Amino acid sequence: MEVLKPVDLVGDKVVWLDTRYIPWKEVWKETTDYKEVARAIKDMEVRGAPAIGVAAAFGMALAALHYEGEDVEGLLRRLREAKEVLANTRPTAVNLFWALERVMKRAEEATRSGSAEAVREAVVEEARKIQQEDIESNVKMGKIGAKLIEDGDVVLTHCNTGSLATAGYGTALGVIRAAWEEGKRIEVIATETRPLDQGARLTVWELKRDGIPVKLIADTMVGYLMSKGKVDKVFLGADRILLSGHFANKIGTYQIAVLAKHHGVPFYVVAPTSTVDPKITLDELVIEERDPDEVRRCPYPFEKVYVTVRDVEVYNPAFDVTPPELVTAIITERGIAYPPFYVSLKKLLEG
Ligand SMILES: CSC[C@@H](O)[C@@H](O)C(=O)COP(=O)(O)O
Repeated sequence: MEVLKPVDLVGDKVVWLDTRYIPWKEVWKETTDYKEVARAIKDMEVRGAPAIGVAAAFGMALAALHYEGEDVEGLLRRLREAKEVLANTRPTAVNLFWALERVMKRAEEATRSGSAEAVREAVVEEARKIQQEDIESNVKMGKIGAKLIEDGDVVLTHCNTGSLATAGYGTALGVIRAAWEEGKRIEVIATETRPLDQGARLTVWELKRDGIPVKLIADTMVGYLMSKGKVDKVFLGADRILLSGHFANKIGTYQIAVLAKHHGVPFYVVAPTSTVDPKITLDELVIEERDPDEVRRCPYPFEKVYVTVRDVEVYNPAFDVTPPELVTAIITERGIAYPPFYVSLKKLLEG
């Protein structure tokens, strides 16, 4: 099974796959400038909660590696500037902020050595560690979650949670991949995920490459298929999970959860513990609003084609929030959390 690293640090450059072109072509880009990494996150060339965390960490590595000077204070100032620019890209997925905090903390600790070189090394090492941990937690979640999938299951997934959303194997797609590798004959139903079609473009592309049977549906078809008994389980990802069990994920998740509850379909969330945010409450959760033209037009690279009247007013929230009573369980690399989530998630975070 081929696993892509959608973003990587190669020498003194960040290299990434521009996912906006998938499935039409594989366009790889590179830069030595952390501001360009921030732009790539904002424009969703690199996307998916864990992947933008890794990209942000590598952005910090670029800021350190390309700081010309040997004064530790100057380097720290540059890192703080970079952190600000990288944080100001997308507000909802917590992994981004979690990764930036981690790298900054490590840089501050390394200043004790008094050498800029030691700070640079520490920043690069921490960023690589974040990537490596993400790859490892994908594999662990896959093994843990695959136990919940039975031979013959039809699994519905939403958005993209695979190699193009993480540092490697995938979160929900990692579970699906692991079940398939264990020999379970499963079938996946992928929602197209309007307006940017991450399901139709990215998830279908990844599953086809792996030879895992997949059927694509429009987002409007979920209720009908569930009412006909065509979906056995739902597995999808998360961008931020609160201790209450409320979680933000790609727009459309909430309606799938309501339908799953109504039809008695188990609904599983798969995310690393870095996606759990113990610090904020529901009122503080920021849902990203994106360019209205994303709804009026086709996704990139066909963005010149409008599907509606050009000046129609639109809503374009990129995420929605699903309440805990609709969630069967949350699968993390440290184990499975069952309701009540404020107890089970807390335990996993402490462990
Ligand atoms: C594995 S990340 C969580 C996903 O389910 C999904 O919401 C996501 O990838 C975020 O989408 P994005 O394409 O970055 O807007």
